[in-house]
Amino acid sequence: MGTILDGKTLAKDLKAELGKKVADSGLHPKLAVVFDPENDGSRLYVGMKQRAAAKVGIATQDIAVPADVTNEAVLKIVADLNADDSVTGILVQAPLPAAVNDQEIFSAIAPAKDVDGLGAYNQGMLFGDQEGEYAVAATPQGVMTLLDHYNIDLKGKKALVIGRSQLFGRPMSALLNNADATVTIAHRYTPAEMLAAELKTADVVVVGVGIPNFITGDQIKDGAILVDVGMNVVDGQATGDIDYDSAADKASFITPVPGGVGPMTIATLLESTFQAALNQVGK
Ligand SMILES: NC(=O)C1=CN([C@@H]2O[C@H](COP(=O)(O)OP(=O)(O)OC[C@H]3O[C@@H](n4cnc5c(N)ncnc54)[C@H](OP(=O)(O)O)[C@@H]3O)[C@@H](O)[C@H]2O)C=CC1
Ligand SMILES: Nc1nc(=O)c2c([nH]1)NC[C@@H]1CN(c3ccc(C(=O)N[C@@H](CCC(=O)O)C(=O)O)cc3)C=[N+]21
Repeated sequence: MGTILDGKTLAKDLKAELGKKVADSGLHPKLAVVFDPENDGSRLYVGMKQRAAAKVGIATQDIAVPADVTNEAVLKIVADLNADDSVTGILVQAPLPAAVNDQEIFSAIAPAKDVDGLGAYNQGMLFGDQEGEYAVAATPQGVMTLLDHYNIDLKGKKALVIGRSQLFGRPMSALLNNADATVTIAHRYTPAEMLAAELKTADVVVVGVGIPNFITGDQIKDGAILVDVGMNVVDGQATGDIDYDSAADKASFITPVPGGVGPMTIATLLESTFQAALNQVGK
């Protein structure tokens, strides 16, 4: 049985520390959250983010967009938030309604307020492994913080990222590359035999595709480090992309779902929101 990477406890500790820092700073960070209220996942996760923000002293402002919203209308919302000095951070919860090009919207956020790091500027800084203060996508950054907390050194390891979204796979692969792992990215068009061969040899597997129990214990190398980003609802229960029971026996470390990556995403978003507010006053 591998060691459980307990994101829930670490996230709780990080949020407690952050709450003190926010209080001591005298700043009043405010996060604007643009989301689709008809998307069940968005409603749930946005609600969790807002409650967590309130607990650490970060105010939030909800902007629920209607189902028939246009791309232009969302660009206008973002432009107004960019210009509003009381708003220190902007989060666009994906996915927005069908007519909206999420990536175009992410890139319209002023880089200094792009606390989820999904815009072209911040993603470019990450892919270039540039020096300086810039926000990195909360989920992959949260994964890195969790691995680091358990003293997992990625240098020289063979890492496999399954999924290549802007939100997760692409920034995850950049972070692992920047940490000197040798990174493979798999996606929908990766042939099953190729994926199987990669899984058999990977030291670290990070999966986020949105298919319950996509990865099973028999597919992985003995002692692999497994990180499950998947967030599926099966019979009303949060379920990951890894078949936990079969995989936990073979892994050296494994994240549970719930209680692994999800809470780290939220804690990281809040940390990035505070950091953005500090940067904006030159602290
Ligand atoms: N815990 C957390 O904090 C978070 C959890 N999530 C969860 O992670 C999962 C992925 O989210 P997200 O990245 O936003 O989703 P997307 O739908 O944007 O991306 C899914 C990715 O999985 C790939 N994929 C789909 N089917 C397969 C397959 N059979 N084999 C290999 N790759 C496949 C797709 O490939 P292609 O590019 O070729 O289409 C795509 O790159 C979801 O379950 C989501 O709920 C997401 C963000 C945060
Ligand atoms: N711009 C943007 N940034 C995101 O970070 C983003 C997004 N859009 N769109 C959707 C995904 C999904 N996401 C989750 C965050 C926390 C949990 C989480 O805390 N989950 C709990 C379980 C929740 C439950 O029980 O249902 C856990 O894993 O323990 C899940 C999913 C962020 N996302």
